[in-house]
This record gives sequence, C-alpha cells and structure tokens, in this order.
Amino acid sequence: MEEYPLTVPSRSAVRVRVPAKINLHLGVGPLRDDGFHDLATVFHAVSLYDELTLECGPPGVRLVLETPDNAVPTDERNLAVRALNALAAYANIEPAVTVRLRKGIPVAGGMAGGSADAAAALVAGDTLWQLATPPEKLHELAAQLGSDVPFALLGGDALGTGRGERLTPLTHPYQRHWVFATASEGLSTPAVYAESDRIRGTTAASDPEPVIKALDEPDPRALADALGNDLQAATLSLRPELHHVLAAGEAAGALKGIVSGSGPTCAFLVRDAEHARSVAARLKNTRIAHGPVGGAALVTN
Ligand SMILES: C[C@](O)(CO)[C@H](O)COP(=O)(O)OP(=O)(O)OC[C@H]1O[C@@H](n2ccc(N)nc2=O)[C@H](O)[C@@H]1O
Ligand SMILES: Nc1ncnc2c1ncn2[C@@H]1O[C@H](COP(=O)(O)OP(=O)(O)OP(=O)(O)O)[C@@H](O)[C@H]1O
Repeated sequence: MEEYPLTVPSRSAVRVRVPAKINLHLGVGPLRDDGFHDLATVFHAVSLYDELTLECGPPGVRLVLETPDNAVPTDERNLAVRALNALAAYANIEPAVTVRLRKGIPVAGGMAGGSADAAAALVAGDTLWQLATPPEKLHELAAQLGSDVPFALLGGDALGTGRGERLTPLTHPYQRHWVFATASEGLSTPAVYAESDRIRGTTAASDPEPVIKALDEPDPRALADALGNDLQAATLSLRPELHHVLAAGEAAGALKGIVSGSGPTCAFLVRDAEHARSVAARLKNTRIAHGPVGGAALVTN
C-alpha cells in the first residue's frame, strides 16, 4: 500500500477568526524573579476580530499582511509565524504554508492583537495539518508564546491568574456593550509594566471579586462601578493625554471608562448598542463592540 506523508492536508486552506480582549479587572502583583507579574485578572473577549487564512505554500512559513501596518512585522517576530513554527516543531513536521493576516484589532493597543494571531495560527495549523492536538497541549504551546495567548484560544469571560495563562471560565447570561477609543501610536507592554513597578512598588494585586460578582448582575452600572486596572496609573503616566480621552468618554455619556490592559486604547462601557452609537458619535477614532464572544474558531463558509 502506498504511504502518504503525515503532512498532506485534507483541505487547501483554512480560515480562523479570533477576537480582541479587554481586562474588566487587571490586578497586578509584585515583579517575580522571572520578570513577569502575578495577575488576578478578568478577561473579556470582544467582537473586534483578526482573520487569519492558512494555505499550503513553499517550504517555511510566509506571512502576507492584507491590512498593511508598519508596526506589524511579517518575519519570525510575528507571533503567528512563531506559533506555526512552534506547532510544527511539536508535531515534528516541516512547515510549508502561507499565512494571510487581516488585522481588525488595534495594533499595540492593549487588546492582545498579536496574541490573538498566535492563537488563530495554532487553531489553523492544527486543522490544516490534521494534528488533532490535545487541548492541554495547545494551551501549553499558547502559554509559551505569550501570557495572553491562552485566553485568545478560550474566549468568553475568564479569571486569569499566574502571569495570565491560568484560566477559569466565568459563565453568565449577559452581553455588554463597548466603545473603544483607539490611539494612533501604540505603547510597549514591558514599558508599561516597568512604569507600574516604579509607581506601585511591591503593592499586592487588587481584588477581582467585585467584577466577578458584577458579571452576574444584569444592570451594566454594577459592572461599571467594579471595573478596575492596576496598570492604568502607569499608562496615564506614560501617556498623560489619555486623561482627556477618559474624561471625554464619560462626558459623552459612557457609564465608565478604563484603559484597556496596558493601553493606550480606552474602553468605555455603555448601556446597549444604541447607546454605543450615540457615545461613539461624540468621540474621535472609535470602534464599537460587544462581549463576551467565543475564542479563536474556524470560519466554515
Ligand atoms: C497587559 C496584558 O495584556 C493584560 O492581559 C498582559 O499582561 C500582557 O500579556 P502579553 O502581551 O501576552 O505579555 P507577554 O508577551 O507574555 O510578556 C511581555 C512582557 O510583559 C510583561 N509581563 C507580561 C505578563 C505578566 N503577567 N507580567 C509581565 O510583567 C513582561 O515584561 C514581559 O516580558
Ligand atoms: N500578529 C501580530 N499583530 C500585531 N503585532 C504583532 C504581531 N506579531 C508581533 N507583533 C508585535 O507586537 C507588538 C504589540 O502588538 P499587539 O497588537 O499584540 O499589542 P497589544 O495589543 O498591546 O498586546 P497585549 O495587549 O497582549 O500587551 C507590535 O508592535 C508588533 O511589533
């Protein structure tokens, strides 16, 4: 009987859609010996998406950016390329693929865009190469690629501990509505953590419990009162003009504004979809979204 190599795919291309995240609560503990911080965070996946298509190509992993952005590398520094190389190494195969990446998530905006692409690449590679990788192994590869990557696989709402990679899903029936104010220039995540260490020293992580409780309340005002971000002071220290963005969002009627993750995107919680449109119309450079939504998933049409 003729033997086929393990790497022959059953389909010529796969497409995966992956959401952005915000942190409804971001509690940051002291700096650890490994250079990371222990977190107590509540992740929330929102309906801003990147789309990644994977098809057979020449040997190696080639990435084509379909929405050009100078801040997104197309070589091995791209997290999607690193994810495919890591998956191929685990599966002991030589990759020969082209990745087409369509960015809908703000770049370097504190919404985990690069992490999302790494998660999408793991799902796409696993499907194209027919690996049926066990979920625990995919999670392990994801955590090696970055602290936010496991959540991009999972989606929904989840409590994140450790450096953000240990996840406990949080389930509740309510959809929340958001307006995001994006900035044209991104912020470096390590620089924001370093500034936070300078400002906060060894302060313990703030408690995510009020947000976890508020998720079970239908009234978004309960969630608005509970939102919190221990990195916000550091982000505002590096980007003082964000004080004005946060004030403008609340003056436009948002229930509450916070910096998203390490920033500089600001996230405004609003009552509903109509309220989102009215708040967004009064601000500059906005995107509207809702959450929670599912994590990285194949697009089948
Ligand atoms: C700000 C958040 O987006 C909140 O979810 C994340 O903590 C950042 O996650 P990420 O971008 O996936 O971060 P990684 O790629 O794992 O790490 C980049 C850098 O961020 C800092 N970092 C990240 C996660 C963490 N728990 N503590 C840290 O201090 C470290 O300086 C690290 O070198
Ligand atoms: N696929 C990718 N998409 C965007 N940026 C990427 C990607 N791969 C690597 N990068 C690099 O990562 C940097 C941070 O981009 P990203 O959009 O992930 O930031 P972020 O949303 O602030 O991340 P996080 O919220 O996880 O800290 C970019 O400036 C870019 O150099």
